[in-house]
Amino acid sequence: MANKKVIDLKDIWISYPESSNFSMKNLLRLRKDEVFWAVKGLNFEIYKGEVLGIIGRNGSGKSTLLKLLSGLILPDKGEYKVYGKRPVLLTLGAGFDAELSGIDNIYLNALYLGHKKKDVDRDLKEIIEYSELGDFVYKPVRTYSSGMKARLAFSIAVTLDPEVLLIDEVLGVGDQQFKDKSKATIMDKIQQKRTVIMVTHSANLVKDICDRVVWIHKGEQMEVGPPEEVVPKYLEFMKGNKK
Ligand SMILES: Nc1ncnc2c1ncn2[C@@H]1O[C@H](COP(=O)(O)OP(=O)(O)OP(=O)(O)O)[C@@H](O)[C@H]1O
Repeated sequence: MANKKVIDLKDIWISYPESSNFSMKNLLRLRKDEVFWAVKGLNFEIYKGEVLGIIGRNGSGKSTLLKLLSGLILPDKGEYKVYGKRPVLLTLGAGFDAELSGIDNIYLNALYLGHKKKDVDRDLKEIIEYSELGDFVYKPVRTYSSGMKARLAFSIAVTLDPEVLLIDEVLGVGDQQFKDKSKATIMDKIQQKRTVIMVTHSANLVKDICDRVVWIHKGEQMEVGPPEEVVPKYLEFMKGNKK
């Protein structure tokens, strides 16, 4: 691919402290290994304008990888480079302050994402309209349902138009009508040749919209390549690996 590289991962390893992983299976394993490695040696690049899918069974390390890509965590080992602006996780809303109103949180999140106040002033109406929160935007975020919070986070991220979009099963945000709208918006971004990195369990979605796929299993990189090569191998593997 002749395109510009926007992200580079070289031999990335990510662990969680043993005390924070309470499952019995992991505790038994941790006694031997001391730390739990959620991501073990990922190596791939992401290019401008491509749609990259990340697939893998539950617990394979996909969300951990997204946390790294969005700058929430650092790798324990390896080299992670972003060329240009930091990627933005669409459904995050991690920076919401529950006591502040939706509007105040729009400013808070947008500034955190590196936008200027005057840009938010300009886009505020659009963000509010997109979120469909109505008068709730004046109320504290603690009064919102989880779907409403997700809608607000999605609206902020999508309206402010980041260079690299990170999507964590986003098509599950809100009710059916909002799901359809968010899907249409993402398809629009894809048409505009934005870089999109998408975690999903849907092999069909990957086949339909991704240019390349990274398949992770138990933190390890199994395959990277075009969906027509990787997805059949993944599905075949899953048939024999139901656990
Ligand atoms: N905060 C944490 N502390 C300890 N272990 C964690 C933490 N978050 C995730 N893990 C463990 O790391 C591994 C990878 O988890 P991760 O959430 O990245 O997987 P995933 O592929 O996104 O799973 P899913 O498809 O179920 O969302 C799992 O074994 C999980 O139990």
